[in-house]
Formats: sequence, C-alpha cells, structure tokens
Amino acid sequence: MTGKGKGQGTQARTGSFEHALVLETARVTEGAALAASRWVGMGDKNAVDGAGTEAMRELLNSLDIRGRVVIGEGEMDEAPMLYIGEELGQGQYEVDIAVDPVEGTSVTAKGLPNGLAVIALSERGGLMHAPDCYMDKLVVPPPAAGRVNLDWPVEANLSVLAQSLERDVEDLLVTILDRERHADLIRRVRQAGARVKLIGDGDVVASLAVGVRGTGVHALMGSGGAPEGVLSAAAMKCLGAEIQGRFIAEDDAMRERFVSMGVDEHKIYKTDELAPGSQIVFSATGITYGELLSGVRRFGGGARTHTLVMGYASRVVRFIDTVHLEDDGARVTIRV
Ligand SMILES: O=P(O)(O)OC[C@H]1O[C@](O)(COP(=O)(O)O)[C@@H](O)[C@@H]1O
Ligand SMILES: [Mn+2]
Ligand SMILES: [Mn+2]
Repeated sequence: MTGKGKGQGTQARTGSFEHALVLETARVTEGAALAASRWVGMGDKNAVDGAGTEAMRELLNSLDIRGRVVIGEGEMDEAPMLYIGEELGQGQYEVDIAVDPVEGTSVTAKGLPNGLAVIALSERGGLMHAPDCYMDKLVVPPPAAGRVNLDWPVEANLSVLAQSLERDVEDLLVTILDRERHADLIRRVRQAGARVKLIGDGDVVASLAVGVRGTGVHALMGSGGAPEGVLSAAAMKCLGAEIQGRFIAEDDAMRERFVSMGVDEHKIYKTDELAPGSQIVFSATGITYGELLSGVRRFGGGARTHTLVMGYASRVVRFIDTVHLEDDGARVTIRV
C-alpha cells in the first residue's frame, strides 16, 4: 500500500513473513528464557548459556523458516549450537537470524537484574554480518534520532539530546557499561552535568530502555559487543530510535577480519546499515527482573514470562505477558 491512503502510518509496509512469524518468534525467546531461568542465581554461566541456546535452537528449528544464523554464539569450530552459518528450519520463509540466547549471562548466573533472551529475524541480507568485536555505541530515543553524531564530542551530543527531549542536560540519565575503559567517558558525561547509570552487563536491554519512553533513561554510550549492536539496531529500527556504532579493531588479526568481511573500521554505521532489512522481527524475553521486562516468575505448576516483540514492516510493538502451564494436570490459579 502506498500514497496517503486512509490510515496511513498504521498500514503494514510489506509484512508477509512478519505477520506469520511475530508471535512465533516471541515463543522462541519465551522458551529460551524459561530454560535459562532454571539456572538463575546458580553461579554457573555455562549452564545458563547452554540451556538458553539449546531451547532456542530447538524452537527455531520448529518455525516455518529456512534460516541462516548471521549473528550467533561464535564460529562453527567454537560453538556447537547456533553458530554463525548454521542453517535452521525447513519451512518456507528465507530469513537471516541474529541471536543472543542469554544476553547478560553473568548477571543471570548471579541472579541479578536484566538477563534476557534475544532474537532478530529479517529477510536475507537484512541484518549486518558483524564481526565478534567491540563496538563504540551511541543510542538515542526517537526525538533525537538523526540529530546526534558519534564523532562529535560527548558534550555536544548531550546538548542536542537535551534539546530534543525539551529538558536540561542535568535532567538526562545516560547508561554506560561499568568498565575501566569507560572511565574518561563517565567523567565527561558527569562533568557536562548529565547523570550516569552504570550497569554491570546487558547493553541490549539498556538500548531497549532508551528506545521506549518512560523508562527514565535517555541514552546509551560507550563500547559493548558488536553482535549486540546489530541486535539493538533491529530493535531501534522497530521503535524509531537510533543507534550509531563504530567497530573497534583491537589488533591486526581483527583488522584483517574486518577487511575480509568488508567492515570499515573508521565508518559510523547507522541503524539502517546495521539492520537494513525491510522486514524485521525482534523479540526479547526477560530472564531475570528488569525495569523494562519482568523476569521469568516460576510458581508451582508453571511460570510466567514477559516479552517485547516487534515487527518493523507490520508496525507492531507488543508487550506479551504469558502464563505457561505445565501439562501434569496441576490446578493453577492464574492471577492478573
Ligand atoms: O563485558 P564486556 O567485555 O565489556 O562486553 C560487553 C558485552 O557483554 C554483555 O554485557 C553481556 O553479553 P553476554 O552475556 O551475551 O556475554 C553485553 O551486553 C555487552 O555488549
Ligand atoms: Mn550478549
Ligand atoms: Mn550471550
């Protein structure tokens, strides 16, 4: 549908596979979160990752897709499941898949907030095949999209962000991963007058919180994983927010890898370059409690999950609260 038709702005763009797969994709992250939740707070990162990955792979295989993993758990020789290049499903929709079965493995193993299971799907070529390196990131909400620049001094970006959100720099809260490498960035953001929220892990959910209004955080700054940058880009695109990222080559081996993958070390990659797809489905289910998504809440006879699933072309942002009942016949009272 084109032109200024009735209801323009809420019409589907070209939602074919999205319509078929939005809810199915939510089921995949729900399943991974439920499996990983068994290991919350047990101090075993490998068990957390293993459970999430296995469940996610099995559920992806059951979808009506012919999928190819472009962002995964590593290369084939280092990851037994959901490795980059792995093919999943025998259905009809040809898709590229980006996964992080457990984003925030350490926090999940410690029972701390903001562990989640994450997936993005697109048509073939719709998600950048990013190397597994660090990425310098700037994430801003919809009103500041297109108005900031990762190349500018941080003070300039804060000032534009404050203007865009019609407030003072002092009213901004900026999320930054609590890492030694960010000491200077943290100092400068504070000196500019903005407040800082330091997080231990999990810059995907931090990006989601920036993209959604009312969470009280206004930007994400600093470096994190490049695969997480692509996943965040898929989400920001669905939300109308923006991510800018620059791939960081820490050594010559990585620099060579960039060349072989066609990645430009000096370029700022924007949302649309990281996630160029015209159809994108993004889904995240909380494993441990967070400000945006509740974690998995287990009770006798079942568990409850909280998911954010979105379709870019179909223009839907769904928060899904699901009760999963065990099939052993237990009587469970569902609460609102
Ligand atoms: O801990 P580092 O090396 O600074 O890396 C940061 C990256 O790790 C994470 O905190 C956690 O990722 P995983 O749990 O998937 O390993 C990401 O959110 C972030 O992008
Ligand atoms: Mn991760
Ligand atoms: Mn992970």
